[in-house]
Amino acid sequence: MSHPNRLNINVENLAIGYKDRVICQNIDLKLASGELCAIVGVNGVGKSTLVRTLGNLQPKMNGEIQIAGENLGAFNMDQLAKILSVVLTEQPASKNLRVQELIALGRQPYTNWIGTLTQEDKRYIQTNLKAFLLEDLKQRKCHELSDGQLQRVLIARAAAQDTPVVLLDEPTTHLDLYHKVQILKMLQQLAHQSKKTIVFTTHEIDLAIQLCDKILILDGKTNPFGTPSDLIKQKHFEQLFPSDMVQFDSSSGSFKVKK
Ligand SMILES: Nc1ncnc2c1ncn2[C@@H]1O[C@H](COP(=O)(O)OP(=O)(O)OP(=O)(O)O)[C@@H](O)[C@H]1O
Repeated sequence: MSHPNRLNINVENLAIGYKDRVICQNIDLKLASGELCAIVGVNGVGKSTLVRTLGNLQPKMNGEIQIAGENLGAFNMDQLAKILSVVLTEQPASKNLRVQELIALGRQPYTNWIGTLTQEDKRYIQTNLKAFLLEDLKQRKCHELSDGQLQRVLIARAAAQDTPVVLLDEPTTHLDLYHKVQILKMLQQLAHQSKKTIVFTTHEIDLAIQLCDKILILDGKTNPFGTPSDLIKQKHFEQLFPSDMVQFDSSSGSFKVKK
C-alpha cells in the first residue's frame, strides 16, 4: 500500500499530555510519503508521549492530527491497523514466539479470523526476513536474540504490516554505533524505497542529522521542524542543551564536549 507524494502526516497546533496536564504544545508536523523523520529533544520533554499520541494509543489534549488524509479519530481499529504501525520500546509480550511467527503477526490486519496466511502474506514475510537480514534467525525464539536483532524483527513486523505510516519509539536504544547506523539505514531504505512515512524518537541527533529527511526538535516551546540543514542554518540545535557542557558545531553538524 504505497501512495507516492501524499501528505501522510499532518499535525497542527497539537498539545499532548496526561489527564488535564499538558506537557508539550504548539507541535506542527507535515510529512509526505517516503520521508524519514526523527523526533529529538531532552529527556522528559514528551517524545514518547508524542509517538503514543500519533499512534492513537493515548488521546491528544488539543489540535489536529491527520493521518493519510483523515482525522486520526475517524478510523476504527481495523482501519487503523492498515494505516499505521507502532513499534514501542517495551519488549513484546510474545517474546516466546519464533522470529518468523512474530513477523507473521504483522499480517494480522489482512488475515481471516483464524489467521490463515495467503501466498501474498507469506511473500511479505519472506521479503522482510530477507530485507532485515533475518533469514538465518527465522526459527530462533525472540527471547534468544540480541537487542539489535530483536529491533530488526520488530521493524520487519511493522514492514510486513505494510502501512503507509510507521512510528517507532527509540529504535536504537542499547545498540552499538554500528548497529544504530544499521537500523537507521534500514528505516531510511524502507521510507525511500517503499514510500512510507517513518517517524522515530531518538537521542542520536548526529545520526538523525545525517540520515533523516526531516527533524522535529521538541523543545516544549516552538518545536522547530524542518530539514536538518535548515534547522542547522537557523541555529536551532545550539539551543537544545544548556551550553555549559556541550556545544553544537554547525560546520560538522555534531555536538562537541565543552572542555
Ligand atoms: N503515564 C504517564 N502519566 C503521567 N505522566 C507521564 C506518563 N508517562 C510519562 N509522563 C510524563 O510526561 C513527560 C514526558 O515523558 P516522555 O516519556 O514522553 O518523555 P521523553 O521525551 O520520551 O523522555 P526520554 O527522552 O527520557 O525517553 C514526563 O514529564 C513524564 O514524567
